[in-house]
Amino acid sequence: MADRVARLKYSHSDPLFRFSGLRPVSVSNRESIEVLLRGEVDVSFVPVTYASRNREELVVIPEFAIYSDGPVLSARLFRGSGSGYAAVSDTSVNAMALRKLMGIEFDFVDDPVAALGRYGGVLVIGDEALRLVDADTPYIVDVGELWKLRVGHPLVYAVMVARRNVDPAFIERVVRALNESLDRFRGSPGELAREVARRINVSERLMLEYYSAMRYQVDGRVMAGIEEELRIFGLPQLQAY
Ligand SMILES: C=C(O[C@@H]1C=C(C(=O)O)C=C[C@H]1O)C(=O)O
Repeated sequence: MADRVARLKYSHSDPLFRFSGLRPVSVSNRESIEVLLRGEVDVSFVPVTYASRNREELVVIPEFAIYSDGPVLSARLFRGSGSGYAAVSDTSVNAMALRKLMGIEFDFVDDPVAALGRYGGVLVIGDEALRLVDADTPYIVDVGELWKLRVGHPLVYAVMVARRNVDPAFIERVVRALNESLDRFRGSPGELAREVARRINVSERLMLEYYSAMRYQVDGRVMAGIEEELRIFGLPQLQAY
């Protein structure tokens, strides 16, 4: 049986969960908020945008988040051969960031590779973006890199949240398990990089580079980054646990 915890299905979340001993349900960005609101899980990582829009229902656990402090690799606007811009339908944070920083609007598409033939730029996230990076697909911008350059803060993609009224002991157990997983991962990152590279079909070198770009530990600087990000997005601020 799964624990009452959800993880995002993308490989950025493997270091957090792979050695945690938890049995999370694996969900897309859009599903992550739905399973929480329906009460199917008590704790999850959810995109900052959804956490803000549903802040009355949730508390933020300021221990972990999923963010980059520079190039992220897995969120890029790839160069297409048509005109206008498209984005994959599971992005809201990266699409909002590019809307605000570049002043562009997106059509949402389900097949980004086909969209490269019709649009001038296609925003792709997650493992699909990593496969395009691995194939040296030309790109216009890396969203994490542009954000760092223009805003100067880390770009926070997802935050860890719990439903209100969840037993604090459960939250503590999950935090401990994620810390253990990260510790074990950091002891030998190559081991997980190799495993995930094989699973998603990219080079081990790219996976190692990716895992040195992704950050998880939250500190005051990251909290300040979230505040600034939500201000730029025009969304309400979060409440910490
Ligand atoms: C950087 C990434 O983070 C994801 C991208 C998000 C978005 O664009 O809305 C939200 C949360 C993360 O799962 C990625 O998957 O590439």
